[in-house]
Amino acid sequence: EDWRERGAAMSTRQEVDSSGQVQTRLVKKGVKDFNFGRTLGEGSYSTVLAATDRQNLKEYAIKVLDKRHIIKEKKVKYVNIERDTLNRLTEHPGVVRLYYTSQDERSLYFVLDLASGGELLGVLKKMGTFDVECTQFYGAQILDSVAYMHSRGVIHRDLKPENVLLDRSMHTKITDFGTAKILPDPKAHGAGNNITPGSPIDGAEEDRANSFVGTAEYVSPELLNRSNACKASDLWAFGCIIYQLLAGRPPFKAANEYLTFQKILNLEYSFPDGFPAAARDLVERLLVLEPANRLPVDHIMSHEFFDGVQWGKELWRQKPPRLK
Ligand SMILES: Nc1ncnc2c1ncn2[C@@H]1O[C@H](COP(=O)(O)OP(=O)(O)OP(=O)(O)O)[C@@H](O)[C@H]1O
Ligand SMILES: O=C(O)[C@@H]1CCC(=O)N(CCc2ccc(Cl)cc2)[C@H]1c1ccccc1Cl
Repeated sequence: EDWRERGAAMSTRQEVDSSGQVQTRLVKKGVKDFNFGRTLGEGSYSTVLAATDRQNLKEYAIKVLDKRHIIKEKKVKYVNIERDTLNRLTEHPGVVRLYYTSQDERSLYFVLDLASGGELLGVLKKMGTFDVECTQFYGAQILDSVAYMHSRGVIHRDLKPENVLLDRSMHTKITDFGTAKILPDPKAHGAGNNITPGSPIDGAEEDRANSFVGTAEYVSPELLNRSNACKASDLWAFGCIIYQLLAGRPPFKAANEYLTFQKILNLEYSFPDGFPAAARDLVERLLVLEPANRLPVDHIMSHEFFDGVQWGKELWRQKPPRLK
């Protein structure tokens, strides 16, 4: 894509050079090229603001991080992981796109897609539960996005309704990649490498990268058993999300994290009366303790619960079902 495509990231500036010639120079935009609007939300290390590009009037979400705070809290690694994962996931409508990064002496800026519809969690809380049609649609969009991430060697590791944002047309945009894991690129090490997929180069990195555990209600058994996250860990979380959309609560929830972990490890959950049969069958094939025995993405897509869903581009063009 030429720089016009990256219009969001570049702008031109007329400058007179030493011979008096007017030169058009491509300059990377700074945050001063934006009008900042309302605060969209706050994270532990970040504030997200709505912003309008003064030149093309496009709206963005700009995530602002305070450098001192990041350094003090030892989160520099997460900032770099978020940048690296977002830079790898630029070709899918279901993932928040990073247009570019910027910084000044105090702050770091991520210029992102604006998801003005808020979090899926908020919508679910307002509705109580989703009907089958809405669960099918939103489940399909989340699965399509997870399939894309995995195809790019990224494991999200913290999938949950809070991290599924909605854009102005109520289509999903997955966010929060600071705790994601990038699988080493098998091709990068040449043929016959002795690196099995999913195992990073050195043990130290392995331990650090794996010390992260997601959010209690969605964390997979293998992460609790001190083994590595794998793509199937995201599918466990996906199973929890499908259950939660239809039941109005996650399958594993107890008075505290320890008791929640116990329920997960003992696969202690049950379906409310009236839980749709096809959805129950799907959830039962995802909430499986052994990651290798969970339904893989392509089998989920062809599962009876998603009968009638048009995968691919059509899924992202159609009007979402009205949330009733
Ligand atoms: N691209 C976006 N568009 C609209 N709102 C967003 C966007 N990204 C984040 N937000 C909102 O801003 C808030 C802060 O998000 P951010 O990712 O900075 O922190 P967080 O991940 O929610 O918190 P923590 O860092 O503690 O996990 C969230 O409530 C989120 O809903
Ligand atoms: O990767 C990038 O896009 C640049 C590359 C150049 C650069 O210096 N940075 C900032 C690196 C950084 C990370 C954390 C802190 Cl606390 C300070 C600086 C990176 C950066 C800039 C803005 C926002 C995020 C990042 Cl990682």
